[in-house]
Amino acid sequence: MRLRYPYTLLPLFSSSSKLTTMTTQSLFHSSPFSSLINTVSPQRYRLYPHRPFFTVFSSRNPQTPLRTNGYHGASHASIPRPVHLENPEEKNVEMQFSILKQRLEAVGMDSGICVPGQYNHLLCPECQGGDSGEKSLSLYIAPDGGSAVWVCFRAKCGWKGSTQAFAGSSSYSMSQAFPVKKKREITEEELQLEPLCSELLAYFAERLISKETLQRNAVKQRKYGDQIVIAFTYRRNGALISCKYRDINKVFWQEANTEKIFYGLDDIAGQSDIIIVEGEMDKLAMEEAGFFNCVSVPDGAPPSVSSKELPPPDKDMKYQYLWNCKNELMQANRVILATDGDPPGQALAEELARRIGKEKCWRVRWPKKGRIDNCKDANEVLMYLGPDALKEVVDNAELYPIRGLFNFRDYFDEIDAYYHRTLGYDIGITTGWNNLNELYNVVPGELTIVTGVPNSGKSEWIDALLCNLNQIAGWKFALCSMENKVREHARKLLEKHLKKPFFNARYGEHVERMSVEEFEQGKLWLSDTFSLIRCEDDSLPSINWVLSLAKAAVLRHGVRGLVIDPYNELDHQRPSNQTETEYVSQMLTLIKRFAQHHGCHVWFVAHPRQLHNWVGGPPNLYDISGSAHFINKCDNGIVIHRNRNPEAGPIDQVQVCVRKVRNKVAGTVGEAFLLYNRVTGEYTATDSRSNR
Ligand SMILES: Nc1ncnc2c1ncn2[C@@H]1O[C@H](COP(=O)(O)OP(=O)(O)OP(=O)(O)O)[C@@H](O)[C@H]1O
Repeated sequence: MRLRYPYTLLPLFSSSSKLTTMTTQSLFHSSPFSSLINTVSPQRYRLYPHRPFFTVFSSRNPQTPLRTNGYHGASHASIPRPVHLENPEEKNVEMQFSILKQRLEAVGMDSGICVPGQYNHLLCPECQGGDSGEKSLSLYIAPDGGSAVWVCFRAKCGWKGSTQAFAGSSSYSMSQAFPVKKKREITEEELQLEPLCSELLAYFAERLISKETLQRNAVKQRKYGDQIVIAFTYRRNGALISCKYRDINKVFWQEANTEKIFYGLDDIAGQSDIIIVEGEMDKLAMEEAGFFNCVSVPDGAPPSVSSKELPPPDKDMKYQYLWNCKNELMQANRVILATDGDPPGQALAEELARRIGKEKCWRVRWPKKGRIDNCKDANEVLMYLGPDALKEVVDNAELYPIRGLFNFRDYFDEIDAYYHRTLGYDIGITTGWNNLNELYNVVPGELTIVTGVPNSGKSEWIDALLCNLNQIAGWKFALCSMENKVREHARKLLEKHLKKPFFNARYGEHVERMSVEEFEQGKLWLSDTFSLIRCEDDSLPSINWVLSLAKAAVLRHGVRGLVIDPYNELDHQRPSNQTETEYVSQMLTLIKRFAQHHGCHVWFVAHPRQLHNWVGGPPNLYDISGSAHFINKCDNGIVIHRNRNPEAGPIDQVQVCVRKVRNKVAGTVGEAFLLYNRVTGEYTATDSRSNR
């Protein structure tokens, strides 16, 4: 996409017409040190620009012109003197630097690389720069080395202090120069704010910020020596509360010891919609798009969302600017978070939303500015796409997501795929038996409970079903079949797969057994299709253990089905204060969560309790030993039953009673009859099926 509003950065910010090359260190962290700056004559200030602290005394710089602060009376016998300096004034200055250095070292500051007469950024010895390790401590050393002041600009730290070289042994006083709690009152005159010069107006114009917007927001400038910086004035009810400066390197500095409030606070009073942005430029950009009801946070974004609980408002130092305009925020119906699109910007949105209440928060989506990159913030949208596009961004703000609260829109991709049937087996896989397909289909991620009286053929039927699903859809399975010996289970599965008996034995009824070649090929199929979950010692597996291994099988081998056979062979250590009903409910919740999360169908075999007066009919799902939750919680409930009375019908006939189907797309309640082949363990459909 072409830049609709091409712009270039001019080398501005210099009161002289010459291009100013400022380092971030050299910049104007102003007011905490204003008293110190005032003590330094402009001439002195010019004498020592950009010179590293103390290295000015190296023997390689013997002619460096130095000045004292005029103080000569302190004893400094223990301080080593450089041999090359003859001028007594210079010796005194050297002494001051040396003593000051020691005093700074005593409070943990290594000032060796610092430049006198400038603001130096160091790691704060108190907070070590917080999580991000930023160099948040600003240290100003007077050009003559007579004194130093410092302040840590991390809101959570705020460590401040000052020291003098020759003010006695305990001349520095921590946190006295700038009490943390008491906020300064400031005036424009005191800060020497001036109207914006034409170069700065041009700078803003290139960013599509008009003169009117700048005037409305009382954006000013301030001079620091030959540097000019932008001064964003922070006001409440029109009164100046604080001032934030920005230099050519985009380094920001807030007037020290002033209250932190939203930039543009007066603009949101009584507004029902409030927009919050991450920087002053974005606030000004929003105005260009017609949104005056916008404020900017005063001090940028955190590196990440805090994992801690929200502190009480009076301890929530970093977000005092939110708490001190609680009324304005509470009155608003909607708070639109338009923070930067980068991770810190999103972390800021989350921190703001946590405090404001997510239910009334909205968020914007920054549009693309090119083929790949998105705009980062409001000012970029204004510059690249124009005010209408920025207005559209705000107008199309969407509800801020609340964990656990969704809209169908959030699932449209999935719903579309379901409708167009591109998910794969989304309405279930057929079982392989025509008459049963009408009643039961296997849906990924569902739970089927299978029950039946002992020896009814539950395990056999499930094995046959797995063989069919493998043949139809290539599914693989994890088997946790505690009652089966591995070799027996292999035999049963191979017989079904190869449709031949494993042995030449009585049950084979003269059907030729599988050949060695078939057997070898069958073994490959077995190992390719099934994962076995087994306790190798005599202990019983717990459900958590089974599910953790099943998860590994899903991820490692792509299994789509899990068989747990049977329930009573699991280790059921339930707490003494838990009923079996509660226990079963919890266990089934775990199984269902696993099934849904991994799109893995689970067949769970459970026996009915001992049936008194049983007359040979199929049991009921409510007869399952343990809990009615088996039927309540499952997606599908199947009872396997077989006739054992030759007079009542064929004894190889199996009745598959589908007693519960939650998802009507996948089937319905009814019964289907299959014929069991004793030789191969295969099942074939009969014509019989009845719906209930
Ligand atoms: N319809 C049937 N006709 C004859 N024999 C069958 C039939 N169905 C299963 N069998 C046989 O019954 C035996 C038990 O089968 P299976 O292990 O599948 O039953 P089950 O219901 O899982 O038993 P349990 O409740 O003891 O776990 C097997 O030897 C199997 O061959």
